[in-house]
Amino acid sequence: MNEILEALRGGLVVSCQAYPGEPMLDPRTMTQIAQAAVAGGAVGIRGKGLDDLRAMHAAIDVPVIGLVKVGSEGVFITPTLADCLAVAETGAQIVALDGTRRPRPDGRTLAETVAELRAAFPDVLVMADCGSVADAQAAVAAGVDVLGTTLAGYTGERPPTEGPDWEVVDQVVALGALPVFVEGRVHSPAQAAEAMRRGAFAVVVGTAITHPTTLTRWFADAIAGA
Ligand SMILES: CC(=O)N[C@H](C=O)[C@@H](O)[C@H](O)[C@H](O)COP(=O)(O)O
Repeated sequence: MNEILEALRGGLVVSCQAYPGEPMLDPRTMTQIAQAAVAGGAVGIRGKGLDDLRAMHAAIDVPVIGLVKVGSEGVFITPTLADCLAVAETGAQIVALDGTRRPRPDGRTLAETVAELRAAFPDVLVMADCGSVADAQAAVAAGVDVLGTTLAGYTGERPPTEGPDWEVVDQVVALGALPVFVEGRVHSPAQAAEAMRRGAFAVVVGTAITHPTTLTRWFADAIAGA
């Protein structure tokens, strides 16, 4: 198997992302968070935005899964071929893109996007962020390298679950087609371990490790409701 994937097998990938208007939206800050995650045992980092990805690539030795977000509705994770090429240009070893069956804003199919990205960056791996098993099946046919459950609960196809969408996890793992990265609302070490037991190749955790505003709100709400 590809050496980048081997480095991620059975491990924890930490997603380090801040959003517009947030105090931590700064490449240096996100890179430091990523370095702290690696020190704690992360075998890979998932990052967003070209500036963050360039800074992470320069400072971090583990594989980086890169993406850009364009808006927050519809197809917004690395939506176009141009976005994919820009992410690959930063040195990210894996490009994460929208892996749903929805029409893409540049009119290309997922298969065309993957093929053109590969033609330009033969060594880059492609992670399809899927919202359902039907998305995952289509993404396999489109030639991606990795399936993510990232968008389960975010595309309207399925209701958002409280924690990970285990039904989608089980269905995508059962395809037996490609490595499955379980991502999306993994909020505890127990859930991360459960993902591995259910056949994940790797687990991606974001909010529960790297988004202090949400973590603080969890505690503040619990105290307010006590
Ligand atoms: C749906 C969407 O936009 N997901 C994004 C994808 O990169 C991020 O906002 C998430 O933080 C990431 O997927 C990790 O998930 P969680 O933060 O739930 O551990």
